[in-house]
Amino acid sequence: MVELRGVTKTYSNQSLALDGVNLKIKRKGFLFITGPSGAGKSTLLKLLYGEERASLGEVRVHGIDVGKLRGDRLSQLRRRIGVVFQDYKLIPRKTVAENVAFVLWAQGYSHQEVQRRLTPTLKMVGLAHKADCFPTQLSGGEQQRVGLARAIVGMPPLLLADEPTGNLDPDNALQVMKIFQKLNSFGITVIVTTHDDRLVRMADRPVVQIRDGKLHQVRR
Ligand SMILES: Nc1ncnc2c1ncn2[C@@H]1O[C@H](COP(=O)(O)OP(=O)(O)OP(=O)(O)O)[C@@H](O)[C@H]1O
Repeated sequence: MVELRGVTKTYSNQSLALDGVNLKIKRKGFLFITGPSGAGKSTLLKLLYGEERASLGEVRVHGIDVGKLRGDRLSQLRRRIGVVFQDYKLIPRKTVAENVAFVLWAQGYSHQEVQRRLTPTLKMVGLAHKADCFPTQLSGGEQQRVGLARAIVGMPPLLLADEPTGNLDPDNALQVMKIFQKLNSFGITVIVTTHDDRLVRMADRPVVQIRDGKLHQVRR
């Protein structure tokens, strides 16, 4: 599903974010990526969805060499990857339902198909009753669950979450983690970066740590 081979990423200002990283994640796998601030966690996820390119080495997702994709072919790959961000990135003037449905409209789905997918997705994240609310009317935990719904409504086989519980209190963080585990039990491969040791300890899942751009196995 995901493979990094000898991946080094140096940004244009010479900052070395990843240094010779090798990593393999099987289909239906779950992986936590931990590590101090600035270690290279977000960079690793950005390489997976093609927002950044490796300076050296190869990044493969769904068997495809991401570094070689451009334009439409990169967009096609991205449709098969859901991404959740720490700061939610919701559109303020759109309702919960519109924020989630937006990606499907953009992909040309019919109104009927959008509705068919929207309702179960909102139920899955416990927000069916907030479908017509605007983001400012929601708590942080609810906003993050909208972000999660948006990431999964297209049913991607791979879900990437960059510090998804960073702005949440422990109860909300736990709720979001439970949804990740549920999605994983449905067969979605999940990769989560986090600073939160409690979450990592609670979920008995594999963990790697990035320190100074190098990857270390913590728990298999
Ligand atoms: N666009 C960029 N241009 C230059 N340097 C960058 C860029 N993005 C990240 N870096 C640098 O690359 C290194 C790794 O950054 P990255 O964001 O991947 O770390 P992180 O582990 O996700 O940190 P955090 O936990 O604080 O989000 C840092 O030294 C950072 O300053």
